[in-house]
Amino acid sequence: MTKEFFALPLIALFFSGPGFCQDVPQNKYGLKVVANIGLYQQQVNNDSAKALIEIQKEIPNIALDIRYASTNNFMHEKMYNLAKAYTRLPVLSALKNVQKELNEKGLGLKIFDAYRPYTITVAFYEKQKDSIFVATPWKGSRHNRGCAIDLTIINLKNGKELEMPTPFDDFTEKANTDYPHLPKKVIENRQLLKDIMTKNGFTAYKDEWWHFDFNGWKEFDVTDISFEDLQRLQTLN
Ligand SMILES: C[C@@H](N)C(=O)N[C@H](C)C(=O)O
Ligand SMILES: [Zn+2]
Repeated sequence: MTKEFFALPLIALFFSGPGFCQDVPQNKYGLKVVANIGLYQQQVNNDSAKALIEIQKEIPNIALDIRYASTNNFMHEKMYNLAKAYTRLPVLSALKNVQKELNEKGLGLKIFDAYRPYTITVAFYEKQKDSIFVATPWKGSRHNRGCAIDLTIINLKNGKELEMPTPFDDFTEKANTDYPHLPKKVIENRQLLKDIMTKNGFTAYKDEWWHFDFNGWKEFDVTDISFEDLQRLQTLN
């Protein structure tokens, strides 16, 4: 076990005492980023909605294909060490409702990405340099706030994805939510995803059929805590 493993509980404890209130520091772009575990833990202690929760622990039948934990992504590089999906507590509740509704139809969700540490967004932008398909380092992504989800729908009988306009992270106009030149069934599938997500508190991102922002995202800071640290905190709590 590493020194960091032993240091983490102490750091978390030190910053999380009652009434302890630290400002969120700004980075070189003037963006407020929660980049230390103590500050994150303090925010969670003050408001449990801020907790980043592992989605599969709470929705066990949700499917995951965490592309950035593999090389099967637009970076062609493994960006995460753990194939996990974390999100904030109210986002998790909304997803539970979506999954319940889909399950009643013999369908379910498959997640490609959820909370994404800010450092990863910066790396994406350095490669892609495109503010439509990738968030900029000066704004950060709603994924960094634990409030965006990239996902699709699967058929529970065979685990297969419903046919959608493009594969995940196809950065072309075909990914637009209103791209019209598609078979009727594909348009219906895209509409089903959009309808069920919007009904449950999300807004569709018009350039990417798979991306949805939780409507309360402004309440949550851009965060840069690694999955490994979230996992360690989980074992402490
Ligand atoms: C990179 C892609 N999956 C994505 O999430 N894009 C949006 C715009 C983002 O980076 O927030
Ligand atoms: Zn996304």
